[in-house]
Amino acid sequence: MISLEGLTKRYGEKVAVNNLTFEVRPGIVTGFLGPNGAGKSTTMRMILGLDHPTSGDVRIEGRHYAELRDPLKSIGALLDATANHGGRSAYHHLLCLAQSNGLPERRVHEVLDIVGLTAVAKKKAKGFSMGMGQRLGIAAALLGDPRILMFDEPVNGLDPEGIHWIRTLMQRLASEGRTVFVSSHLMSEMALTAEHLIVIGQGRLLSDLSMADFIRQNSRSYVRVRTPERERFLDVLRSAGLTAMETGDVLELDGVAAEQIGELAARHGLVLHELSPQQASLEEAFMRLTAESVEYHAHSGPAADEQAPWGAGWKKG
Ligand SMILES: Nc1ncnc2c1ncn2[C@@H]1O[C@H](COP(=O)(O)OP(=O)(O)OP(=O)(O)O)[C@@H](O)[C@H]1O
Repeated sequence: MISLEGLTKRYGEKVAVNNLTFEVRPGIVTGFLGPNGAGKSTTMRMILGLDHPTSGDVRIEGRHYAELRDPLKSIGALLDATANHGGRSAYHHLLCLAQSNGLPERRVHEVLDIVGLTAVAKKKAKGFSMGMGQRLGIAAALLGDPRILMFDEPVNGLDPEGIHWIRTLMQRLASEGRTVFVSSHLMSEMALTAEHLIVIGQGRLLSDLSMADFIRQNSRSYVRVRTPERERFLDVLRSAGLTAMETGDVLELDGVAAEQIGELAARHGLVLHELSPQQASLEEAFMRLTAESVEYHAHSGPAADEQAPWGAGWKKG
């Protein structure tokens, strides 16, 4: 468990992290989301004692990082996946870490095996591809067999196989009862990986909800209908006190279940070609929640408050 209490970090005038209070629980993968510059990395650095809070507190299983007796056994982290591991081999890099933290050499072999680097363990790490470098960083995080794992953008630059591997690894670590806290800008990936979400914007907590509740609360759900008997269907809807939004040959209905629409259509002998409940994707729910706290807008597209009407361009849930 990681616990933050009023955690705040200022850099001069800039408030990078603003009064954050939340807990990251064991047994699930918790996603950490926020637009660029929201304060995610600063928060993670404070969890690891690499940055000192201006005010507030952060504890790992009840202790400050500096008070942990065996830090690598409590928390393992991958902060900068692109960090150069220097001229040492992957094996020696991990061995040095293990020796300086009182961990057995056996564990180096184990983590090399977990991340799939055994075959290249004697190769110099600075010649590694980005994906291999990331695997090495993850091996280092796993070295102490820690109860808590924290990954900052672990899938950046990885190929689909690497992304799938990291997702499976994180879910396995969580299913073993560990606390897994991960940031990512890849929403589709986060939607598949995390069970719970912490969302921040401009340093402030915007949401602390399960994935399902987050999408539900920050999106509109509706039912999509297509029928060759459009006019008759609209009449039936009207007589039932329902209204539909018409977009091309598709009708969208809010606030009514698909079952209800299907039964209504059947009672009137109406043919339907499509009857499908729709829910926004995590990406759309995230954009909606964070639109006002995005620090840097691109000038090529519309500004956040001029974006297409909410609901336009939704994907099937
Ligand atoms: N050492 C520092 N000195 C001054 N400002 C800083 C420093 N570190 C971070 N900041 C500022 O604090 C804010 C939060 O930065 P941080 O890197 O934590 O955000 P982030 O959510 O991790 O962003 P990204 O998604 O782009 O990695 C940004 O405005 C950043 O410019």
